[in-house]
Amino acid sequence: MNAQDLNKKKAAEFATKYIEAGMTVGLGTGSTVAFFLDALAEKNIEFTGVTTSNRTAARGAELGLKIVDVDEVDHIDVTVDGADQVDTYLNGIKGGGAALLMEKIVAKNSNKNIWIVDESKVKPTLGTFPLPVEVVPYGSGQLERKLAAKGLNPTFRMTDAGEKLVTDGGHYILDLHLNGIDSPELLSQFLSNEIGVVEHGLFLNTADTVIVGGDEIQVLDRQH
Ligand SMILES: O=C(CO)[C@H](O)[C@H](O)COP(=O)(O)O
Repeated sequence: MNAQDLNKKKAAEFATKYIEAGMTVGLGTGSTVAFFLDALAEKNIEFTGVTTSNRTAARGAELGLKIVDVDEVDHIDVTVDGADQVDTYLNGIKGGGAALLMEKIVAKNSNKNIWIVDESKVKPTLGTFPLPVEVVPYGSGQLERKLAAKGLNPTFRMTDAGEKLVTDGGHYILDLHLNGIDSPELLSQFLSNEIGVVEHGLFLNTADTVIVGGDEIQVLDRQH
């Protein structure tokens, strides 16, 4: 296992401390969450997992975990998810695994949000990781041209087979290749107001705690 994966695994295993029997737990998506699912299965406690993607639902089922959809629960105690980049205010970019829409829905319905990342993902400011924007297929070419004219350097996310990637929700992803984001709030507002944008990967004021895997585990808590 390479150093980055080892650090993801360390953060994921540490996060299981926050999960108690009987809880309803939002389960994010991605390789770090995959380590978390393994560690949770090993912990062998009863809990209800709320999925954020077909991938997480399938892996959870393989591990014998109880996995349900978000509308089947009346609350979510805590959600554990990965992130692609996290800044010093604990804002982040997510969606590298194309699950940002369901991840945001689950996060916004959770009492607490914990992110698990390796240390390479913590940056002073956001934006060197391409910002995913989930868009309705109809008119997405027009939207691409509009975002390009704004200097946001969009590219459609493609599959290995050279097709436009389709998310679990049936949408496309436009990745914005930015050179840093001066104001995440303004960009978030702009994108949310664009017709055809379903959701974007800026997760602002969402994470309560970020667990950073490195030589040592660092726990960063949001100052409310
Ligand atoms: O937002 C996500 C999926 O949409 C993931 O949490 C993010 O891409 C991190 O992935 P990984 O743990 O594989 O590095």
